Amino acid sequence: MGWGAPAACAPSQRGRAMSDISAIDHGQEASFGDYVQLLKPRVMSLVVFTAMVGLIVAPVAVHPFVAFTAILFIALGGGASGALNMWYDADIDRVMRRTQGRPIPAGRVSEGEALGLGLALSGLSCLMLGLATNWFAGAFLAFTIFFYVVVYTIWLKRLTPQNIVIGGAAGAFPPMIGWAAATGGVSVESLLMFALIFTWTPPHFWALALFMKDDYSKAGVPMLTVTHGRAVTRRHILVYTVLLAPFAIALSLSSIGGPVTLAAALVLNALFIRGAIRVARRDEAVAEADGYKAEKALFRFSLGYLFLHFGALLVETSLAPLGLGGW
Ligand code: HEM
Ligand SMILES: CC(C)=CCC/C(C)=C/CC/C(C)=C/COP(=O)(O)OP(=O)(O)O
Repeated sequence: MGWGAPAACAPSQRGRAMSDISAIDHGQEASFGDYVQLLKPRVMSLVVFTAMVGLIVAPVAVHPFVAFTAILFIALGGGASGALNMWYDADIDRVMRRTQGRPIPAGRVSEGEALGLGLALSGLSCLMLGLATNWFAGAFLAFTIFFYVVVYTIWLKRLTPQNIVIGGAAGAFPPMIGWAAATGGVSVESLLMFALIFTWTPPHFWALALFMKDDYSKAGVPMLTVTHGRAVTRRHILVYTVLLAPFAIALSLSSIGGPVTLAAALVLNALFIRGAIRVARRDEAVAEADGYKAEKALFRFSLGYLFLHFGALLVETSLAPLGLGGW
């Protein structure tokens, strides 16, 4: 496994001055929707869902208003990190087809505006989460934003094909933040939720990268598909999907799991591994000819996998008052 991008794939450099590429140059009006888009609402919806589950399944009752406030500010913090990511990545977003329509590359929002919004919402969300729950949770949110923006986006994304493995930790922290908001600390259960998302992220992202390779190579981003090719990426997907299963099962056997979660873990992981084996075995020419059907299906399945897994934890907790659910 290599570390660092080969010379043929030099990482993108952010060489331009911020003012060169502002919305003013394009003279386009930004709508409210553009500012919402800066917060990456679709991706963040699942992030926020996992944080909400982390908060609800924690063994400490939280007043519904406090719980609502906590989720709101975790969502805002996640959105803020998305705006800061779009601010820094504007140069590569301009090159990739998938991201060209985003508010900054499309010229409707300036980089300065995205930076200002991201910083303001980051500060506000961490402060308010700290005030509404506890300072450990507030600081954890701040650390997660820092990890996504500085460690992943600014540092690793353009440096190494392991970018999303290490940087993916940022996306795995939210259930721990939810748990911390309720309990003020960390536990085996919250670490298992982290481990589940951490090992889920590589298959989630690399499945997408398999059918987006041209975008990343055009932008000079050293994603595994670009630096090591698709065959290697296919094998890496399978390795992480297999590694994911024990964490999913351990979580279902933990104090927040139960029969529903165990059944979900067995079915979902069997299906995920089956999909990953199919993708690992695929010949590139065959995949290209059929429009990367199996790879697209695996990416979609990854989203359902995480939603259903965390949904099962929620069901387990909801059944507890009825004397059902849990061990
Ligand atoms: C470093 C880690 C991750 C990377 C690199 C990554 C990458 C991506 C990319 C590139 C897309 C396509 C997005 C688009 O076109 O707007 C995507 C979609 C998505 N990701 Fe991730 N992801 C990561 C972690 C996560 C995590 C932790 C979650 C949730 C817990 C998540 C949830 C989603 C969702 C829900 C979508 C679909 C969005 C849609 O419907 O447009 N991702 N991911
Ligand atoms: C609460 C909190 C702060 C949560 C942060 C959660 C988090 C780190 C989510 C990461 C998900 C994500 C959009 C990755 C995209 O990678 P990319 O930025 O390389 O994708 P792109 O090419 O679509 O911009």
